[in-house]
Amino acid sequence: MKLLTAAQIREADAFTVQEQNISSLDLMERAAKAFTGWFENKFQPSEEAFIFCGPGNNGGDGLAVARLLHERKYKVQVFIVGDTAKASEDFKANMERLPDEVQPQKIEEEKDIPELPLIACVIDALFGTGLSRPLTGLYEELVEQLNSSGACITSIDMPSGLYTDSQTPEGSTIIQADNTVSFQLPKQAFFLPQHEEYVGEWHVVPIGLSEQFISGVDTDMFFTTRRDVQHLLKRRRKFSHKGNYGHALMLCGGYGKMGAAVLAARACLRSGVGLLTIQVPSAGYTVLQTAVPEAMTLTDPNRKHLSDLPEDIDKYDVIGMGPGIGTAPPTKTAIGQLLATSSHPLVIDADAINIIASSDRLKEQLPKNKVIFTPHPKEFERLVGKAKNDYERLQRLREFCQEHQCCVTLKGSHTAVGTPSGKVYFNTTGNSGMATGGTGDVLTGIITALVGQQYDLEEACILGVYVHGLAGDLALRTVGEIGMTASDLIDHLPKAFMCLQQPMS
Ligand SMILES: NC(=O)C1=CN([C@@H]2O[C@H](COP(=O)(O)OP(=O)(O)OC[C@H]3O[C@@H](n4cnc5c(N)ncnc54)[C@H](OP(=O)(O)O)[C@@H]3O)[C@@H](O)[C@H]2O)[C@@H](O)CC1
Ligand SMILES: Nc1ncnc2c1ncn2[C@@H]1O[C@H](COP(=O)(O)OP(=O)(O)O)[C@@H](O)[C@H]1O
Ligand SMILES: [K+]
Repeated sequence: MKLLTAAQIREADAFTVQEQNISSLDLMERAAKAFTGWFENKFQPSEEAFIFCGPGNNGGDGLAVARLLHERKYKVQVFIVGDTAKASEDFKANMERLPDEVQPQKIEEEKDIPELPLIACVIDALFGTGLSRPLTGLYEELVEQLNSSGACITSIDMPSGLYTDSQTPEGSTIIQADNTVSFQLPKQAFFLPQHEEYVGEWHVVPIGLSEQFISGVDTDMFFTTRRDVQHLLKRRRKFSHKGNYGHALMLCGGYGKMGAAVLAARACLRSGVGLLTIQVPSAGYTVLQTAVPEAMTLTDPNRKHLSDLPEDIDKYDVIGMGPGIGTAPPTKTAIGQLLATSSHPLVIDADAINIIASSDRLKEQLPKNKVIFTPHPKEFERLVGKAKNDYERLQRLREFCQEHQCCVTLKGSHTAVGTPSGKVYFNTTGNSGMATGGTGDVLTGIITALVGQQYDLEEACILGVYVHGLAGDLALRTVGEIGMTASDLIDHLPKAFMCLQQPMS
């Protein structure tokens, strides 16, 4: 699904109004109804709502929500900040529509800011996608007071003060919402870790924006939904055999880190690969043969670390490498040799990334349209340098993928998949139970298996990252967040693939 910029959202609103022959006030009413529906599911009428409205259409939403909540027997108090003489037409119309029982109070100076009860329910309708500069003056003061009030804050469309699709200037004051209820589509800002404390949990409510507009609009930012990945899944043919699903080679493991090889290998086998050969330092032979009997095990001449490549390397369909391998000089040499000679698709993780990051020569040798990198943010920083903020990091992601014609899964809560054409796909599955050692090794195994089965690099990343997070979400139901381990993800992979095979209701 596409992510739109603030400007594109404005165009989508205007297009929808034309296409559906409705007024912008009707669209605002839809938005307010959608928000109210979400709110009713979350909060009881016994909880008094304090609604803070700015001068634009976001404030207009707030006024309409106040009326709808009042009709549904919620107690509401409405506060208006800003010059209402200059307010939008739809804001004014919604002021008119307010019932007599709901009389808004104006906040014109600091002393007008109300003192909230200890447990208050705040609706933030100050600014949405129309924010054009950082908050100052009374707005800033109000937001600071709301943030420190301990109230449960729900933002309409955007946390006020946060830019929708670009870096908010440093030091700006921004609402720290517990929940953000966004219209039709999530906003780009929601996917960036630096915004966690402002956005809180985000939710999307439909408001019937034009499908035609959204499908035609040009964007290079996407978020992945089940609908997007489900159709990617390849069917297994009745008369197929193991030779049809790829033979993967994995170069993983090291002394004290043989578990990384076990996890990657088991995840690879649970992701549909036909055959798996894994090469480990010789100390790992018994471990691998015992823990992963389905895999064929080759041993490196070195006992403790990778130092050599298998002789018949050409026979494999994909090579996954990195988990647990360390950065010893012979390992660096072996990785260099692989990059220089291999014509395989390569899935490069962990220390294999660190090795390449440390050498400009190796970076130059990267074969085009053959490589997937799966870094966590620190590994990514080693590869491309330090970024000032998340937007700069995303820009580096796109540039790196374009320059090297490769894919990168920049891992995190919403893993961002960068592609050779400069597109970015944010993942939407997964949970913080996955923030535990070894889960990245599992992802390497999954993506290696998918590339082995002839998914193209971009598809393998998008699908692999999605199914990895889905396995985490399924594990959450049985083991919870705290007790979750990387092995739990592997155990839930079959169920995750089965979920994707089921038609959507
Ligand atoms: N369009 C539609 O049909 C629909 C829109 N919808 C809703 O509208 C929201 C977008 O509304 P919007 O475009 O009116 O922008 P909004 O976020 O209210 O702020 C703009 C106002 O604030 C002002 N302003 C900006 N920055 C400022 C600052 N730092 N400090 C002070 N003032 C500042 C700016 O005036 P300026 O001073 O810049 O001229 C302007 O007055 C969207 O998020 C959704 O909630 C839904 O109802 C669905 C239908
Ligand atoms: N808070 C989170 N929410 C969702 N996914 C997460 C979260 N934290 C970590 N993950 C996922 O877990 C994996 C961790 O990978 P990585 O840091 O490489 O771990 P390791 O090196 O221990 O295997 C990544 O796929 C990441 O997206
Ligand atoms: K808001």
